[in-house]
Amino acid sequence: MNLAKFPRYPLTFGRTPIEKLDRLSAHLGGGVELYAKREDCNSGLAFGGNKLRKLEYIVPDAIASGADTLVSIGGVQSNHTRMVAAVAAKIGFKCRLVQESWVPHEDAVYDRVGNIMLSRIMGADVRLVDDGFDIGIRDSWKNAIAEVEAAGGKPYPIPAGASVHKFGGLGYVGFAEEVRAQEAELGFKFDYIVVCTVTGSTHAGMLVGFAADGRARKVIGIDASCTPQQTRAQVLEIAQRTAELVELGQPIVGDDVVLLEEYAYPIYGVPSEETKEAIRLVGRLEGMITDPVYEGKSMQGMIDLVETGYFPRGSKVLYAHLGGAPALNGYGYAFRNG
Ligand SMILES: Cc1ncc(COP(=O)(O)O)c(CNC2(C(=O)O)CC2)c1O
Repeated sequence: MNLAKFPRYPLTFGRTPIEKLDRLSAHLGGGVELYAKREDCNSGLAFGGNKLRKLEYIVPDAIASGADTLVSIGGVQSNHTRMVAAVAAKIGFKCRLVQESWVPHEDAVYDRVGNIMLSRIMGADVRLVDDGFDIGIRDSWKNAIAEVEAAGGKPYPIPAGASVHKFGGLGYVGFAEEVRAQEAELGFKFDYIVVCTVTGSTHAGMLVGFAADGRARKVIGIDASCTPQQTRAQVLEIAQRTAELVELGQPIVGDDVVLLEEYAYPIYGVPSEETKEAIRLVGRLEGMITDPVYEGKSMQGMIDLVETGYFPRGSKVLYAHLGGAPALNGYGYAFRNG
């Protein structure tokens, strides 16, 4: 596997720490050892998160293209678009963001706080569009690219979550290589890696990276899109393309995509009572903050998998914490009673 041939523009502090979740592990009976890899603490760029690891392999292409404006898309409380805004600020690009109406919300301030507020503060040209959730390529995004060009700008398109971008999977191939180096220092290997999956290139990159040592199917994706068929297909497509790029040397097949659908309910972006309970539990036991859209659902999934015996006794499980906390500011009503 050859990731080193791709240029990487540093946007993160380097290796992210792996911490043992002793109190959560004990609370769940102690039969499974839970750890967290803190991608949520990976950078000084606007509270960080998983998209920065992906953008490190996309920024060199953006700069080489001669573009001057990053154009991307997400929901109103998208973490991805907030990170694109931060990267644009850092590399001296303009930024045009399409924020679609992906989530029915209870909070009157939902479109004025958290991620969208940060993107505005960082100078992005933020446009609200009344189209619903879909992880695919959107007309609103294509229109924004055309409008930037018509106004004399040179757009660089970054799709939702930077996932179906040609280099979208590379960052998380690097994640797997980083985990292997940390395992060598820890003196053991993780039996499972738990990850939240929506647009798919985080999961896809990990799947390719861990396929190198036979662990592709140990990457347990917790779907948070609530459109699992579309997400599953997108993960497979990205993984197969990424495997080619890095010369993995073995095929990626459909069964390599382990995507659990049971925790995404009721719909994308809306936390269930069980999701809110998982957020409270890990907050109160570990002081670790997870969000109601993404990590709260993957945390709910991991807790349920421990409680239902999915992981054999003695398993070591690595939870990938991918960020997302700023969006909590748009969910104050959900936690009005704590
Ligand atoms: C905190 C957090 N955790 C997991 C994910 C899922 O990652 P993928 O999209 O690579 O599957 C996101 C994505 N967020 C999107 C966004 O617009 O913010 C791309 C959907 C995330 O932000």
